[in-house]
Amino acid sequence: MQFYSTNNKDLRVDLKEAVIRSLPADNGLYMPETITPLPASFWENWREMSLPELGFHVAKQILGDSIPEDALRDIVNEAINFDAPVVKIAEHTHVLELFHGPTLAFKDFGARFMARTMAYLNRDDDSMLTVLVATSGDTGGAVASAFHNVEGTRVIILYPKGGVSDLQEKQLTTLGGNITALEVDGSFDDCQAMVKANFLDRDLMEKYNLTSANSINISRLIPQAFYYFNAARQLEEGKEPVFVIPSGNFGNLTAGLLAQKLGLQVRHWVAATNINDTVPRYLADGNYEPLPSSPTISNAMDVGAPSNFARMKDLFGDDWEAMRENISGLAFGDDETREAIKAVKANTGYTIDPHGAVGILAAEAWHQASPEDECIILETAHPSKFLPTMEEELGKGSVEIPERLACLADLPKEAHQVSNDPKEVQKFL
Ligand SMILES: N[C@@H](CCOP(=O)(O)O)C(=O)O
Repeated sequence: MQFYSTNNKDLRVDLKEAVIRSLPADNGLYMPETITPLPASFWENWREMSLPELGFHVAKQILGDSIPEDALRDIVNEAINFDAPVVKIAEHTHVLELFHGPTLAFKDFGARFMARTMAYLNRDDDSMLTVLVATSGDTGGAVASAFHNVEGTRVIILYPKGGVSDLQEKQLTTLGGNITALEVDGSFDDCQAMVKANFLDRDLMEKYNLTSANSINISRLIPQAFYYFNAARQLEEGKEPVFVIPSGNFGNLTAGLLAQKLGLQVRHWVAATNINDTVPRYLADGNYEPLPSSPTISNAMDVGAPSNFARMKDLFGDDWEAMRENISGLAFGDDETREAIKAVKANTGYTIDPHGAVGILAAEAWHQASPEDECIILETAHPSKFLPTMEEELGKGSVEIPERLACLADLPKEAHQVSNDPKEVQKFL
């Protein structure tokens, strides 16, 4: 399989270049040159497959022969060693729980698959790989966990000062070893711009063997496609889901679109954002005007310039009408989100985190016009990652903290304070 740049379809690179170099020099994003629907033999028994088996077929269909079957099977089996159940919380309303991995967020799918794919692609190369990653909350922890103590790699995580929850911060700043955290005096968009600026300096990229673990890297998106298949098959046969996706950088929604291109039947996509609503505004009027991000209680979605928008545009041939026929965008503020956390608990008994609560609001809005549709809301992270907000709304002790997160609470944070100048990163390379 070859990959092209969204800025130049004539530029073609192989999987190793696309994954290890992450970004084309023209500042586009890599996309697979073809995405062919899965064959009839897959659909005959996809409902009975284990999640890793399903993942293997999806990854194979996207990657072709870029990774031999045995190696690809091992990557998927080792990476996806946790479940993604769908929980029905009300009539026509389901929650896809993506927080059963080691860091309690959907990012574990992408980060664990990526770490193993990179190790495979780099197996004959003994130069140190430097992973740069910007996070607004969950990516950093997942990447730190996936690459911690992996020989031949070091990770530099940039996060906005005061822009992630306390426990998310502990996930990034307590592992030590090959993981370095930079606490940036700026927003997530600054962190993302700092990472990109260093990537676009090709000398630097080659000298330090830089790679990205954000969803600009195509290898992050492939395993995120797995759980759309896994969720859809948990509905009654013949029902096509409306996927409601709490969105920040739009990697999750883009992975869903890849799943659809592979033949998954989806009725509609709903992109749910907090007040950082660049994509809902674009869907409303066709003008793409990123604004500086504002802090919210659903901090992982505090993104002003979503990096995967370039891929979304590419998938719809830069046709705004076509995109809005398939994707609706809805944005909600913190007050409504807080009310939704309480209402979901009171009406269904389910504890939903602030990101999932934004999704619930969007699903409710969707149901106003189409009450019979089966909405599947992606619950992107475990509520305990946002403890203060959850306890403000549901009361102290209302959320159980899984041991793998609770054990970080008293560990000392180790982070370097830096300004939002991209050159700051170079001090740590
Ligand atoms: N929501 C993210 C921001 C980074 O997005 P990514 O999907 O491109 O890694 C986070 O939690 O850090």
